[in-house]
Amino acid sequence: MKTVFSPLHNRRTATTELDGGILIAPHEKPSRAETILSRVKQQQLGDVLPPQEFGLAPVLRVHTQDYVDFLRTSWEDWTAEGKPGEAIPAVWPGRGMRHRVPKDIDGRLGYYSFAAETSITEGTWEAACASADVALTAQALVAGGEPAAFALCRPPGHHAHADLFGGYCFFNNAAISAQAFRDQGARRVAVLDVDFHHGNGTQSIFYQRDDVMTISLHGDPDLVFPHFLGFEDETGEGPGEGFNMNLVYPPGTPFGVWRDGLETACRRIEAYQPDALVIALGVDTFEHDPISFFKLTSADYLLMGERLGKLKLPTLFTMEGGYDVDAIGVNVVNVLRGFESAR
Ligand SMILES: NCCCNCCCCCS
Ligand SMILES: [Mg+2]
Ligand SMILES: [Zn+2]
Repeated sequence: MKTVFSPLHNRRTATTELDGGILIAPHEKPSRAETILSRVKQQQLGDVLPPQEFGLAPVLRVHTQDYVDFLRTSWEDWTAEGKPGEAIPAVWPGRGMRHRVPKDIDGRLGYYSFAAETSITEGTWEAACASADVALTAQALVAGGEPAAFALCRPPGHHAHADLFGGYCFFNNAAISAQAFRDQGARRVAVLDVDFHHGNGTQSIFYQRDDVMTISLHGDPDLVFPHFLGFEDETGEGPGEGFNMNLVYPPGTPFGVWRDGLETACRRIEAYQPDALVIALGVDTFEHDPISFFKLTSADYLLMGERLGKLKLPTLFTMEGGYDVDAIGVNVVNVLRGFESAR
């Protein structure tokens, strides 16, 4: 399987993450991508290719122009006001307030985000653009006939809405790729999010559509991020009714239970008969992940990949979460190896 990777992920160098009332070193750090890349090479998974540059057109098929314009100048707008730290949202349009875009950067940071743990810094824009190019390059490989491809994206994307950043995400790489499949002639696309967290951004982007089906398995939002979306009664809206599925699990969930959800998801995908499948691949379902509460082992990722391979669909993997950096390379490549074993 080919991998697409860009060293420009290193432009994403935030040094702060608001957590527990203090600023910690971010969980979403450069060593995540470098460790996965090393494992891909060491395991000889396949060629590693640099991304082509696609520009903003495919990004704007999913994200709004005003959000993209905000992201592009957010760091310079922030520093222009002489702020000493990294750009962190601290005020939001709460219930009963006006949902309009203020002029000031503090107001715009809040308007265009849903969470405060994701600091914007110098280089964030470049890294987010490169991450989208990585996804689109891998998507083009699959659309061009490769049975599968791995987009080693950093920063991740599945929490990003059309005009919201958060959860370490800025551009929704999986959604941008799904839309690219559609724009290139795929009639139906399925996006399956196996990251520990709900793919709230991906769900929201396609929630009223039946041409891109979205499914996510994740920790109970009553207990974990993103807290305010991802419940099982969210099944889609309007034409999209029945084309969103959330499968929610409690603390301590082992693979033996999680795999039943995977089976349900796979059956739903088989019935949907998509022309392409996008897997939002987070491995923060791992038993030792520092911010999650499932109990999957490294060996379980081989079985996860195998089941996904059995779908026999043209498949794009976009890298999402996973924060146990010592194990992330093994776990990610295990999914991809397991996938190939079933093909
Ligand atoms: N105390 C940890 C809070 C983490 N909040 C953001 C989680 C984003 C996961 C991205 S896959
Ligand atoms: Mg998920
Ligand atoms: Zn996650």
